[in-house]
Amino acid sequence: MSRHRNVRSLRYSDEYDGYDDVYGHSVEEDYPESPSDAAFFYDRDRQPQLSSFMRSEDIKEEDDESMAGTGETETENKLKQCLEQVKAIVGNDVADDQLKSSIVDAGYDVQKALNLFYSTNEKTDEQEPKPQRKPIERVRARGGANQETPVVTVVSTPDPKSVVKGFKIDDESGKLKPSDEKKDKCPTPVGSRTPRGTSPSGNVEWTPSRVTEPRSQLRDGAKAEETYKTERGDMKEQLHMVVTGHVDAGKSTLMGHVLYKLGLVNSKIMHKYEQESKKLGKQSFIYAWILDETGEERSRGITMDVGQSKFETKTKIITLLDAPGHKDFIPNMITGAAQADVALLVVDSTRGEFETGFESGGQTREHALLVRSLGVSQLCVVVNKLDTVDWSEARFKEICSKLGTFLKQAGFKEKDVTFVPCSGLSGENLTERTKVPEITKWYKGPCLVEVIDQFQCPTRPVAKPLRISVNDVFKGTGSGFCVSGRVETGMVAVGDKVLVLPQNEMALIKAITMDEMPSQSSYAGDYVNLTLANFDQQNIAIGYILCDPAFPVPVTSRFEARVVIFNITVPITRGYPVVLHMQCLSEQAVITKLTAQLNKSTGDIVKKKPRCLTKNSNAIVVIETSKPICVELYRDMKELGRFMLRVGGVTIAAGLVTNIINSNAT
Ligand SMILES: Nc1nc2c(ncn2[C@@H]2O[C@H](COP(=O)(O)OP(=O)(O)OP(=O)(O)O)[C@@H](O)[C@H]2O)c(=O)[nH]1
Repeated sequence: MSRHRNVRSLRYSDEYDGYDDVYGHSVEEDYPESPSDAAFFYDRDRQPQLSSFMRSEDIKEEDDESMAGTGETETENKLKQCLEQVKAIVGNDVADDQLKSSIVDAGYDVQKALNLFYSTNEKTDEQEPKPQRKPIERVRARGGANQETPVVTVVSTPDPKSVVKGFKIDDESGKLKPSDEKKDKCPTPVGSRTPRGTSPSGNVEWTPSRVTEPRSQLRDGAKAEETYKTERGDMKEQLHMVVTGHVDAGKSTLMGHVLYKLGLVNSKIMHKYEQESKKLGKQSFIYAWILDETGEERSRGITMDVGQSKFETKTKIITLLDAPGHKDFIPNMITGAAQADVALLVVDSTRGEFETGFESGGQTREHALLVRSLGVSQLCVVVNKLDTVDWSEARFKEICSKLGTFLKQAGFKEKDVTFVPCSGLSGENLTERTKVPEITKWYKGPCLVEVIDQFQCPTRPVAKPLRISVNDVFKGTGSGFCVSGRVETGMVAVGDKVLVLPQNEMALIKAITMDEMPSQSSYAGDYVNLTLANFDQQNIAIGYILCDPAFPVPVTSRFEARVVIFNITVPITRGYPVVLHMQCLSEQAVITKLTAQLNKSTGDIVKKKPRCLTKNSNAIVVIETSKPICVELYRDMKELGRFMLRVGGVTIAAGLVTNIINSNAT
């Protein structure tokens, strides 16, 4: 294959399946600002009282135990009874004496004693164990999360031949291949900091001699599929679902309430949250606290990091990723979306609020574009907070129509988008179909959990070579350090040696955990924590790829791509600085060449070497990143062949890698 592809003869319909012709159109013009009459604006203070949404039996306290016949005094009995009730809520970790004094001071009133206890114990949430969160002491190894301000740099393009030792660029395919002199060998670990010949303290011994025969080299795709079927064949399908939407759309409340209704949060915890949220004057956030676990998230009333949990539907196990809605935390949202197979887009139907999220700069549009650009094609739009508009059918239809048009233009197929009316706070239409007459008179469709159950599980590319995109690096609880990430393709097992690119060093997989449970292997589609051995933690960063040493991922700092430009205000010219997001990677980059402008429908070239690219156009461009990165051709491996470009916190384009350019080529 020649390095410079003839764009004229490209058959885009073959290469870009799933990409809508008009992907990325903006419909800003079609939907001017909504009526912003102040009277219609959503006001959090005007929300219904939480108590009206919570049935007394929902949050029940433990039954009294009879103390008759014990021979103790009445006061002692009272104290004992109260103590038991208080302990049932605060747990057994707190000393009895401390609780007893609160009970006595509160005049033996359990409720007051709890309030008193919580007010005198300013224990922050961070100090408490967090049941669902990922491991401790995270280390953001590379500032991927906040590289939103592009810096214009003169890009020096290192030669991948020298960057990746032990490999050479294949002139035919443009891909990295093990170099001839090491044909019979797997590349040995070459990084200067990689300890060699030393045995890690873990249970698997790794010696340089074993490196020459990596297990993964012996693994063939068909076998991987076979083991996958044997191991997972009887299990429910697993789906990762990201919950997105404008800030305060009610994402955490909605999903927290779903978890509660599914019986995954016990009533003691709910009682504790009720007390604590009341204390902070944030009682309406009680369900959101199930997913917003940190003290700062709770006191500010916003999600900052991706909250994780799990639940089961009739046919699926869902890993829930609750993304932050605030635009300051978009990089965290991208991290969540990069792991997702499917997405919920939550919109607030309150008058004025939907419009704020949907207009330019609102996160409804941004999130929809981001999830689509990251490869998510199935979406459920949750038309939330319908209680604030008296379950109005007209409002539901208005939102469906506006969003439907936009989503189609953003690249979602109509058949892959479902709209569900809900109220996350009241719990209507979440886990069972609503019986509220105001809704049933116009809506007879499925409830939210039913829609989630109907999502199609994407085919897992288990037979392809291993690729794991690293999205976090952190110290584990034992020896070694951990990385977390998604297995994009292939499979990995404990004892495998993997090549870490673009660092180009080998590492040993010492342990695998999934959902905090140890596992011997994991497959495409899994989100895993890996303990690495014989590798220096300094040499790995967010956005790096762990791959099969026999089939390394291409590394380059220059590639050609087909891009769709969104609703930009400043036209793109040569030398335009951007931030490139690819899975969890974010890297500064420059658009160095405008190769051709394309017809949006046919993909034909309408102009060669255009001087600039304006909004809603399609084009072939060359992009140079400031450092070498791992990329794949979209047609080979969609997972690592798509990216988005952002400037100043706004997504300006999405693209597909069409040619990986050898930096010496032009
Ligand atoms: N009336 C009403 N209020 C709701 C509903 N769902 C959520 N809220 C309120 O909306 C506010 C924001 O809810 P959250 O769940 O924190 O919203 P979020 O989308 O998770 O917020 P971020 O993650 O920070 O973007 C809270 O005060 C909730 O009580 C609903 O269905 N009806």
